[in-house]
Amino acid sequence: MINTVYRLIAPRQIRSDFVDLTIDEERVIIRPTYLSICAADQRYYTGSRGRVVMKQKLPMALIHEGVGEVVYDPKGEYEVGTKVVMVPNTPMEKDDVIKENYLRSSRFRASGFDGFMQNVVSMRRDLIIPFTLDPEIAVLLELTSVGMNAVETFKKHAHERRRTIGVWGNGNVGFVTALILRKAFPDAKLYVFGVQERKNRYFSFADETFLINDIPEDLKLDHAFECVGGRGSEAAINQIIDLINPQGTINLMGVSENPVAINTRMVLEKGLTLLGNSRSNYDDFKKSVDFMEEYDDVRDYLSTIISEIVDVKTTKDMIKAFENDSNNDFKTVMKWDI
Ligand SMILES: NC(=O)C1=CN([C@@H]2O[C@H](COP(=O)(O)OP(=O)(O)OC[C@H]3O[C@@H](n4cnc5c(N)ncnc54)[C@H](OP(=O)(O)O)[C@@H]3O)[C@@H](O)[C@H]2O)C=CC1
Ligand SMILES: O=C(CO)[C@H](O)[C@H](O)COP(=O)(O)O
Ligand SMILES: [Zn+2]
Repeated sequence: MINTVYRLIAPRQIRSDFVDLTIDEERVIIRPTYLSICAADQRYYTGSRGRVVMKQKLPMALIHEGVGEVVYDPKGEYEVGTKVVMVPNTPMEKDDVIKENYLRSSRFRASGFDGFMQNVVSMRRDLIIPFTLDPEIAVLLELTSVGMNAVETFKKHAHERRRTIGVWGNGNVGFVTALILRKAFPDAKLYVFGVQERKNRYFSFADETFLINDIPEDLKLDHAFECVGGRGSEAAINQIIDLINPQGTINLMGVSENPVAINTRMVLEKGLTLLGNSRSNYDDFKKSVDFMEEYDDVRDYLSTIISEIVDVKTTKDMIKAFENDSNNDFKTVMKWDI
């Protein structure tokens, strides 16, 4: 069977390629229904990854955040029409100690191989999870799973005093991470730090929000999450180092193109722990499905960060979604009508 894959071939250029679809007993064929754009996709789309990386990775279909419906299961385990979320991290080996999303051998959709911008996607059966949620919200499962991965790591590694937790970055990653923290630590004081008051207002579930240039002098934190990335990372991490209490953990989540200069002298003096957090695995997705299915208010809050839904029928619509995304405060979702 022939499939159509919509690949980025150069910055802002998408081409439809016809490719053979892999069908075997261990795969299920999924028709994507909703896809959302991540900052990582935008970096490829605009070419900001730099010439060498772009040369190595393109042509490649973008998008690693997606839900869809089963169109064909050779084993008949899933009924046609079953709604599923697709896990983009693709492990190639088993390891009893190291989590799949950190194994160097794992492959990741829309980073190492084609993402979900396809007519149908041939998914390994161990990388799909059925859900009963509204797919318009469920499309945020990958983003949620990334927050879940980070919060689970935090629970394992951070010391037990968790009275005040700060989240730097009032965008998508900051939002889901803060929301998960709110439910996991209802008694903690949860503070969010951003640049624009307009975006801070979305975080109504936090105890307080602050602008980074207007923080009370006596404010201190037990632990913090950095959800900024890019050029803002450096200022955010150093501000956290200044405000955090001794032996706190700094949970790094933002992706930066360039090395970040941080105040290691104070990391040493305060005995801080810096924890790296990237991507997520099947278990994080499963926990995210349960999290969204359990809490009505979580679904309501998540719906507020969908800035725009673009109906996508042509490659022109795909371009429109990516272009609009750069002006949207939060998520741009593509209703995949191809
Ligand atoms: N670790 C992982 O697995 C994942 C990492 N990421 C990465 O996380 C980062 C954030 O992604 P996303 O939330 O989608 O991006 P957003 O742009 O939505 O969020 C970043 C936010 O940080 C704010 N900001 C900028 N500078 C500072 C600062 N010094 N202190 C506090 N806040 C600041 C920005 O404000 P303003 O808009 O006003 O500039 C913006 O609201 C990206 O680098 C992305 O690639 C994304 C997904 C998964
Ligand atoms: O968004 C992400 C996960 O949700 C990661 O940031 C993304 O995987 C980074 O990929 P790349 O190395 O290709 O920028
Ligand atoms: Zn992402």
